[in-house]
Amino acid sequence: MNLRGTRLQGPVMIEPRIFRDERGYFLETWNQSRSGDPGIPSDFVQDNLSRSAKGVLRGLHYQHPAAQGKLVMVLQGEVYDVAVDIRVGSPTFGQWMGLTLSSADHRQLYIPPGFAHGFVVTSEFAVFMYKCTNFYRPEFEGSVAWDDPDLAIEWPVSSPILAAKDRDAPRLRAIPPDRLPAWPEI
Ligand SMILES: Cc1cn([C@H]2C[C@H](O)[C@@H](COP(=O)(O)OP(=O)(O)O[C@H]3O[C@@H](C)C(=O)[C@@H](O)[C@H]3O)O2)c(=O)[nH]c1=O
Repeated sequence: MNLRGTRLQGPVMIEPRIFRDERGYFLETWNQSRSGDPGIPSDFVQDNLSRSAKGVLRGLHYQHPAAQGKLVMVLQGEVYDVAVDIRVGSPTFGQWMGLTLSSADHRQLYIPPGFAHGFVVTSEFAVFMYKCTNFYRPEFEGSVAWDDPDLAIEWPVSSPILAAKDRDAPRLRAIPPDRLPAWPEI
């Protein structure tokens, strides 16, 4: 397994070791001893799974308070996955990083608490799975506009399929700072 930093401090890309043989392949999607690895916690409390059609964009989502760290992976298909630093006071506040995750390469991304997260499906459909370090708290949920011009995220899809809540999401600059996570307390 390889761990690689990304262009933002915090998110970590993980390349699991894949064992291939005549039957197919095997990999560990999570192992608690990884908590010894830099930047990866062990206290995951919830696993989520979603399936989405091509062109669906989910995000950009965050929770505050009760922020969630997320270990994300694709079980089938391919997505472009994005994390945005929304920690008020962070030197990289408002910056984003993105990478392709697919069932072909089995790469994973760990996104720490304090980042907004979203992905768009670039294959016919995608089955997406993620582990969370905090429970889902709908009352603390927030969305940032996927197409916020200040963020200028280079999505590979120009007219995605969105949920109503994501279509109506505010720009990051319109969200009062006290409704966002604070750096470095988070
Ligand atoms: C996220 C979540 C949703 N739900 C329910 C609420 C709702 O009725 C239904 C669908 O929820 P959503 O529309 O919020 O699902 P979705 O748009 O897939 O939300 C997810 O998007 C990605 C990008 C993330 O990073 C996640 O943290 C999460 O916010 O599932 C839960 O019961 N538990 C959960 O943890």
